[in-house]
Amino acid sequence: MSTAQAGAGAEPWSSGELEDRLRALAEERYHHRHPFNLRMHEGALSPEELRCWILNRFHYQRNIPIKDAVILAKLDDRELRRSWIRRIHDHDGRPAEDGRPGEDGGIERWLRLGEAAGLDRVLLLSGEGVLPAVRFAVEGYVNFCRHGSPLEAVASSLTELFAPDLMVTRIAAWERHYPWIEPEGLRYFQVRVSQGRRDSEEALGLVHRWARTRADQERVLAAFTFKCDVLWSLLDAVDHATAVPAGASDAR
Ligand SMILES: O=C(O)c1cc(C(=O)O)c2c(n1)C(=O)C(=O)c1cc(C(=O)O)[nH]c1-2
Repeated sequence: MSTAQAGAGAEPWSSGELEDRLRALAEERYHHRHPFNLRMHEGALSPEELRCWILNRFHYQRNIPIKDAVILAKLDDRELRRSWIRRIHDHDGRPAEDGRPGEDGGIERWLRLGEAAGLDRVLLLSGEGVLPAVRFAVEGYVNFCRHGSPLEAVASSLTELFAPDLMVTRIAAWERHYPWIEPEGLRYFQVRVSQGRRDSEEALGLVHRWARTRADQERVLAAFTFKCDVLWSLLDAVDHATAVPAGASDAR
């Protein structure tokens, strides 16, 4: 029996209870606890490991606006589409229009992050070096949103409730431990902290509005768990690819 079926017929949780459950799941499964992130924060990563993470995370970043376009196409409400479309502009940037200058988006800022760490943008854009498991994880996320209900697709973005605090930790750790990365590279995270707070609050509001039954709420938790697994798998792949084979001297 699926978790959604298990919840059928039961009383819905209050908003507060649902949020407590999301928080408890995040405590257990969000990628802030992944060993690779823990090593990143301790300053234990080599330049090669950090570059591998930046390159593979770029594959995630460039697929986020595609995923948001898939969600946009599912929203049958004009007001909602007007709001959700902002996410695509935040990542892709805005073109110059009617005398207003254009704006760079998150994808451009991530390319600059790569450059600040010594990675050529041509390499990042080529997709070369993206690990197979990272491709599967990212494709899994986009397809989850493509085939799921609007509620499930929006709920899977709720991991962003926990991303801003993680980014604040990341910024401090990089300034302290990885001074070889030019500070301009941190701009992606600095901008994303407030965008992530705003986007996740919007998504949470929609989830509370749409998840009326216990079965819906169980679907929200399942979508959130799935997304935690996407982020965790990405880091597993990077961790595995950069691991020093047992017995080798530490050449990192
Ligand atoms: O660096 C991170 O730890 C992190 C996590 C997440 C997340 O939890 O989903 C996102 C981001 N960053 C991010 O930069 C981003 O643009 C983003 C969009 C989404 C989403 O699901 O729509 N998550 C995230």
